Amino acid sequence: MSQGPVDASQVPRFAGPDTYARLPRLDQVERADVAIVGVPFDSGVSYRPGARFGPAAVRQGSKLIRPYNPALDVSPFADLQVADAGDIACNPFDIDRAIDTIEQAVGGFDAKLVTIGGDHTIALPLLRDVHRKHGPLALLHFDAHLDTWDSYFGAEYTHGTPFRRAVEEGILDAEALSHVGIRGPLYGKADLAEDRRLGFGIVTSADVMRRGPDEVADALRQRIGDRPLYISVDIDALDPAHAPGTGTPEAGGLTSRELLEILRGLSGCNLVGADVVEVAPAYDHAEITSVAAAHVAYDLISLFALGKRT
Ligand SMILES: N=C(N)NCCCC(=O)O
Ligand SMILES: [Zn+2]
Ligand SMILES: [Zn+2]
Repeated sequence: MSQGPVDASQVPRFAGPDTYARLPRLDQVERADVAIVGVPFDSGVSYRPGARFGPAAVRQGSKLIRPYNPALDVSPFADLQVADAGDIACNPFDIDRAIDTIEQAVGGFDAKLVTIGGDHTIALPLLRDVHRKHGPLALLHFDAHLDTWDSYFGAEYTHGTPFRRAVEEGILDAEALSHVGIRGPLYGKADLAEDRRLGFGIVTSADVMRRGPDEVADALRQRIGDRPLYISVDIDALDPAHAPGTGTPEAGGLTSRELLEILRGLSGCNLVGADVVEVAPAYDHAEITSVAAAHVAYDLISLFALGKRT
């Protein structure tokens, strides 16, 4: 019998091949320290859809990446075996099932993961998995948005609610939770009070401008200490000038230089997992957003190379 094409009712059409930074596929190496995994899921969005095409765009945007990172004096792909694990095929019509699928799929890796989204809904199953392996987590969350809202249209699992659910599930260490890049209109003042009650500290986009990335990174490191750290980067933390290709853009954001410099200031932290989400290439121009996201992922991989080896 001949082997035909992949069944589109089992594996979504937008889950595809091609690798991050032209690295080997996971099945081409014996073992990996760090795996890049795509999650082409965007059924949790409140505004523009399209982040399901994020993983493919970020891989495309990563093709120019070179092996030596001078900003951190590290060659991450030489110091660590990094490989591309492909995409997790999850159900675009059923958010609960997609969340289960993601949690199960990432549970099967013994490498540390840099996950490429996908909308921010996916952070919840990713955090659940890392929590199972490392216990309560420090969270560093780069975003224009709090993503600690309670529900949208009665739905609990959306891209605006993952960190509220994570706190409720006891996944996060309430002493070490930070948002960076926050700005823009809210539903009400209570959004901030509730976010504070959950334990989050906020570094606004304007704070980064006023204090500068080095001072911000120092303050974040103090808050994080040596706790196991998860970094979640919503690309809309960047200004729409630096990341137009995203679903819920807000004016007045970080520059890509500020974001990368803050990340670089975190070297030595006990990073245990990371994601880069909300790249929606249909709204992008000249790969501005996907190149920025690919570089964020590169500095995250570099932080793994410079952090504790386990
Ligand atoms: N982009 C993320 N993750 N969240 C945005 C939620 C904004 C809102 O619709 O209220
Ligand atoms: Zn956001
Ligand atoms: Zn977000």
